Amino acid sequence: MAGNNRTFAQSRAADQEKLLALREARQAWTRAGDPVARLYRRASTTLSLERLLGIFSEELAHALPYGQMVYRHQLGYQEFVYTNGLGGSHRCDYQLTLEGVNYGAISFNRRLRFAEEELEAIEFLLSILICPLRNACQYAMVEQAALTDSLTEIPNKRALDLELARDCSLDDRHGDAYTLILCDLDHFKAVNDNFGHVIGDHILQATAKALREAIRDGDTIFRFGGEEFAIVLPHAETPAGKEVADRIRKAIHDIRIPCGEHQVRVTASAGVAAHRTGESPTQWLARADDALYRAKNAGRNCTQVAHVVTGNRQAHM
Ligand SMILES: Nc1nc2c(ncn2[C@@H]2O[C@H](COP(=O)(O)OP(=O)(O)OP(=O)(O)O)[C@@H](O)[C@H]2O)c(=O)[nH]1
Repeated sequence: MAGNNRTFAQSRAADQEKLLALREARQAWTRAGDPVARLYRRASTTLSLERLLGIFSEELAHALPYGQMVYRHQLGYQEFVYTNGLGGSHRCDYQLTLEGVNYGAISFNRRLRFAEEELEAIEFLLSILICPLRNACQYAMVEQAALTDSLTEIPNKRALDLELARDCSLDDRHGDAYTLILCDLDHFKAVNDNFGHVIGDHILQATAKALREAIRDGDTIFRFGGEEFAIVLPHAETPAGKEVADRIRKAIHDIRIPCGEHQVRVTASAGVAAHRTGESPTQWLARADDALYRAKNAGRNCTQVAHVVTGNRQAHM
């Protein structure tokens, strides 16, 4: 019995020693001033690629002077680019791979040559970065897939919801102007019925491409529903929105999809609504949808602008 008690007491003491060692290690780790421990610790706190690269550039700057860091990686259909600082004539480049998978290219520039030991330091810190970088790239890909329509490879309805919420709050806080266009292909059911779903799919893909080419940098397109697309224009009021909607409809009308002896063509109707301060995403979307509905009722292949309710009167804005 006494022997058993001793064993128990000994094992408790051993456990406590381990806990103490762990606590000391944790305190040392948290306090650690060296860039390696700090990079390990900070890199494990984020899955954001941008934040991770920001942390890496800060920690690298503690270790050695450099002018500019540039990271590039093709994430799905989008190229992710991170740049900070100013360049110089001396550069070192690294292709980042882990277990045979490419996770992008990173380069460092500065005015002075990099010394051999500095290159070794960069490579060592990159070897710490690579696992968190892989995780962040994979997270970005999953996030992109969740927000992308697989047929047209443009942002989907969920992405539109996020965009509208952001735009409403930016308008409400800073008075930024945003205009929403809803654009719906006309009689698309008949296209599917007459030419088949494969041709229907080609038209949807060609429409996404035509929209992409018809908009400016900064505008965003979304596949909102089956044959319905949404376009968000920052810094634009109703007249500009109407002009873009008409340009988009023309671009869609110019699409030709060969099918046997036929060239399949479609038209589109559009509804335009500029965001009104204080309006929720649902209200904004509803006004654009109402304008689209009126465009369909007006015979299709045309654009209508949204109503704004002012007191007892309705105005078109
Ligand atoms: N090929 C194809 N068709 C789709 C897809 N998503 C939705 N559709 C079709 O789009 C058609 C939409 O039909 P409706 O809602 O009746 O609208 P519409 O025929 O365009 O008529 P209006 O909008 O009133 O001009 C349906 O036949 C859907 O099956 C898709 O991903 N691929």
